[in-house]
Formats: sequence, C-alpha cells, structure tokens
Amino acid sequence: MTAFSTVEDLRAACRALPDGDTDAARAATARQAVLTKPPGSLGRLEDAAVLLAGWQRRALPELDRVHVLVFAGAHGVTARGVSAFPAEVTAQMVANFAAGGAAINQLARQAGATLTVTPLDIDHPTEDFTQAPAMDETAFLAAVRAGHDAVPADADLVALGEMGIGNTTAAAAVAAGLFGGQGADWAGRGTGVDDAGLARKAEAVDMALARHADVLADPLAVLRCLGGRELAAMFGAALAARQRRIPVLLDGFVCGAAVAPLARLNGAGLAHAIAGHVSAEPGHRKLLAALGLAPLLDLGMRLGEASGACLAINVLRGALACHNGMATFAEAGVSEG
Ligand SMILES: Cc1cc2ncn([C@H]3O[C@H](COP(=O)(O)O)[C@@H](O)[C@H]3O)c2cc1C
Ligand SMILES: O=C(O)c1cccnc1
Repeated sequence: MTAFSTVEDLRAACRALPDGDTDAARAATARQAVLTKPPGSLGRLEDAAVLLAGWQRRALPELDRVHVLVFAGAHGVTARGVSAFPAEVTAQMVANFAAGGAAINQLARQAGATLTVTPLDIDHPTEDFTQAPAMDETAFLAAVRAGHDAVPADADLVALGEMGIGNTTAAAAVAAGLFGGQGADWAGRGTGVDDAGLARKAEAVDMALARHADVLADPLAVLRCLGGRELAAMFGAALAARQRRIPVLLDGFVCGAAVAPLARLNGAGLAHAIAGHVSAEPGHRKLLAALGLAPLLDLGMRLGEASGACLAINVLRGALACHNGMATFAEAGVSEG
C-alpha cells in the first residue's frame, strides 16, 4: 500500500492508480451475452456486474463482505447560518449511530453490510473557510489517512457516506472550486434552509472562492481549503479502495464532491466508483454529469449518511444474483435470437 506523509506523496499516489482486470471484465461481458435474456435487457445491472468483475478480478464477483464507511466532521462555516440545524447535531448523531437509531443503521443491516462510523475530531470544527483554509496540511493529511485506514483490505465493496452539519456548503464550495461556477450554481437547501439560508450558503461559497482563488487550480488544495475532515476522509477511502482494487459505491452530493478531486488528478480516478443514487440536492445531478457518472437510484433522498449508497447495495446484489445465477442459452436449451 502506497504510504503518503506529504501532500506531494498523496498527489503522486493519486496519479499512479492501478487498473482493474480487463480479462475478468471481458469474461463477465461474454457471460452476460449468453445468459437467457435478450442482450442488454438487464440494462445497467449488466454494466454493474462487469464493473464489479473487473475490480474484483473474477468473472463471477461476490458481495459477501460489504462495508459501509461513514465519516463525521465539524465545520466552522456553520457559524454563518448555513444549516437548518445546529452544529451540535453532528456529535448527537454520532451517538445515535452508535446506539443504532439512525437511518443508516437500519439500511446497512437491511443491505447485509457492516457499518463503521469514524468521527474525525468533531469537538474541533475546521476553520470557517470563508476566512481561512478549512484545514492546514497536517489536519488534512490526518483526515485523508483516517479514511484510507478505514478501508478493510478484504472488502468486496465499500460504500461511503458522511455526517457533518454544514457540509452541503462545503460540498458546494469544493464543487465550485473544481468545476467552476458560483455559489448559486452549487448551493442547495441541504437539511432544509429557507430562502435567506440558501442565499447565505451561496454567499459563503462565493466568499470562499474569492478567499482561496490562488489554489483553485490544485484539486487537493481545493479539498483542503474548502472541504472538511469527513470529505477528506471519504477521498482517502476512495483512494485506498482503488489502490486495493475494491469497487466503491458513492452516496450523495457531499460524497461526490469529496471524491471528485481524484477524477481531477487522474482522468480514470473514479473508474472503480459507482454512483449509488442522485440526491435531491440540485448540485448533485450537475456534479455527476461533470464526473460522467450515472446514478443507480433517483429517490428524491437528501439525507447523506451513505443512505443512498446503502440502498444501491441491494441493486448490486440483484445484478450479481442474475449474473452469477442465471442459466446460459446452452444450459437451459433456450434458442438464441
Ligand atoms: C438529524 C440529522 C441527521 C442527518 N443525517 C445526515 N444529515 C445530513 O445533513 C447534513 C448536511 O446538511 P446541511 O449542510 O444543511 O447541514 C449532514 O450532516 C448530512 O450528513 C443529517 C442532518 C440532520 C439534521
Ligand atoms: O446529497 C447529500 O449528500 C446530502 C443532501 C442533504 C443533506 N446531506 C447530504
């Protein structure tokens, strides 16, 4: 596993990513062509099975060891009135995760996945990024490393998610920093802010873009200066998964913004990622389009916590039930077209 003790090490690691196994992907594609169905009739389930085969490096992939990794962080920008909820909800929800009372507890159990929640220094909010970098390099690397270390080496799939009051503002700032546009193009209502709250979010993003204008060409600096610890951790987890060739399921807008720097640093950086869903946060659809990712689900969800990704695990289980379990035309004695 590539270690990184500096931002430049991290950048080098992001540029030197391994590929999946094209032979396994080719074998999976060939199998899809001879299963007892019209070619292509399982739509994106077929693509998903082939992607899992390529990254798991076996023609018949498995989902025995599925891990949901949720990272929590606290945001200085909450002081600007950018969330409908108070900042203390982050720590309260971390306790709720531990007690089993959150949506993700129910969804992870239902999806047959192991849930791990990693709080990241939640008693110490990041800096208000309208005024200063959210994190210095030490704090940023520590958060990236925490995410990197959270990925189990033997996972068949990891789903990523977050908890952090204020983080849809951070995600909007990161998205704007990476892909251009202004606050109003990327800010949404998050937990449900009113029109004045939405205007404050857009203004905070615009202030952040102006404050950090000199680093916007550097995707890692964008994540460090405009992001937050849980975003940096999701980035580190997506990187670790790729280094181990483990496929990744992405959650909503915040998760997508967190991993987007990998695609900016390496054109194929998110080739191992599947968008679990598109959230109701309007920036998410735009972000997925910019990343060239098509979401599996579109359920109007806007929760975060890896909830959309977790539901999509069930879709992948369906994809593999067909891919691994169906008879071929020859086996079933069914005539081909
Ligand atoms: C009780 C509660 C549980 C949550 N679980 C996820 N989020 C979601 O909402 C937050 C982002 O929205 P904003 O940027 O508007 O603060 C994040 O914590 C995200 O995970 C929650 C929010 C609340 C209030
Ligand atoms: O799409 C998301 O990630 C999201 C949307 C609203 C609140 N929290 C997260």
